[in-house]
Amino acid sequence: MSEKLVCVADYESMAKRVLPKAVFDYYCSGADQQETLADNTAAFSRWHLFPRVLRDVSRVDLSVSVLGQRISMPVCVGATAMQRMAHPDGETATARATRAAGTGMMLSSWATSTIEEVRSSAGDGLLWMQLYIYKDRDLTLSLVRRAEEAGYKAIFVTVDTPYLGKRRDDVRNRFKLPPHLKMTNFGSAELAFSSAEGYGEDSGLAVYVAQAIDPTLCWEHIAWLKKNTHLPVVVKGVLRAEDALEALIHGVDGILVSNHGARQLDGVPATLDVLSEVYLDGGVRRGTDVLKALALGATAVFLGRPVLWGLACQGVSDVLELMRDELHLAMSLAGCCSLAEVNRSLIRRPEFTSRI
Ligand SMILES: Cc1cc2nc3c(=O)[nH]c(=O)nc-3n(C[C@H](O)[C@H](O)[C@H](O)COP(=O)(O)O)c2cc1C
Ligand SMILES: CCCCCCC(=O)C(=O)O
Repeated sequence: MSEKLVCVADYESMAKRVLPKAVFDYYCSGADQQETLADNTAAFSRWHLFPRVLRDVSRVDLSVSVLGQRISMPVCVGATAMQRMAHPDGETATARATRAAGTGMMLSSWATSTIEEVRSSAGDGLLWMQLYIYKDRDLTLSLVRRAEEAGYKAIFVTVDTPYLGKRRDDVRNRFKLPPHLKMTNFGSAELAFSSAEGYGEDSGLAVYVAQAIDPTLCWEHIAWLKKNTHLPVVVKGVLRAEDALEALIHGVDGILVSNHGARQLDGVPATLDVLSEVYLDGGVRRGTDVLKALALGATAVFLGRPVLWGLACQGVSDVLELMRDELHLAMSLAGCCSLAEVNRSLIRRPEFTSRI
């Protein structure tokens, strides 16, 4: 009998058993001492839910609008690079599962499937494009044009990666893409990180980023991007109110509060602890985590690693449905029939729980 996986942690344990060590380490790692990695998940346990009762929860509606598109639940698929290391179909399998779940998927610039392949697997499903701004601006704009032409509905520009955070396991493992894979959105073997020879004794990715990605990125580049696309632009990787304000001044269409899954600057706060509004990712593993993020003001959350664990275990759909079921149950037990009823009164820090 096959093993029954009942929570995201079970998928992670199985993924650890089935994936090659260097791949699991790359997916799992945070930066440096991994303090923020631990805090991203621990932050959710620092909040208590505070349910209402006797509210007729026989019908619970999880649907929500994200960037003008209606989706079936406030749980979306975040951008994670190089998914074919987890499963031969990689991002195309994730796209099929995301469409079946009626939610949205953000495709990494560093995918191992092309923008167009993922569109064709997603059918009419909702896709967004994650963008790194390369030193080569024409290359950067060509990704934007291809996403526009393939019907992607927004650009999420990642702003927390002028350099790659130091993931110690990747350095120890001298991480490189397996030779049969490449980052297929790029033409030259070098930019596709293909075979990844010549990256020395470091993490190959860190060397690649230092060569190709533009560390001079600043707000004027966001204005440049806005001018060069008709799609909504969301800034991914904001942690401070000043930067959220700056983003609004520069006319962005949304903010994704993110610390890159704790893979960049170690020692930053858990995303849940800095959430002001809009979207959040980082450490979301349970339906109650989603409910807490929404109660604190998020419109929707994105999953990073849980999708990779699902992919490794042939079960992205199962992970998305697990999250939906857990959120449905959490909302019902908390007395909420719709997301409109989820608000700040639903949640308290334990030190205040006794004061009703
Ligand atoms: C293996 C891996 C690869 C990632 N690749 C990208 C990427 O290509 N672009 C990006 O903006 N963020 C990337 N991220 C960050 C995620 O989009 C997201 O911010 C983070 O994973 C959310 O945290 P969680 O994994 O705890 O859910 C990656 C994260 C992981 C774990
Ligand atoms: C410019 C940084 C690129 C990192 C790409 C993959 C990623 O986001 C991650 O490994 O984390």
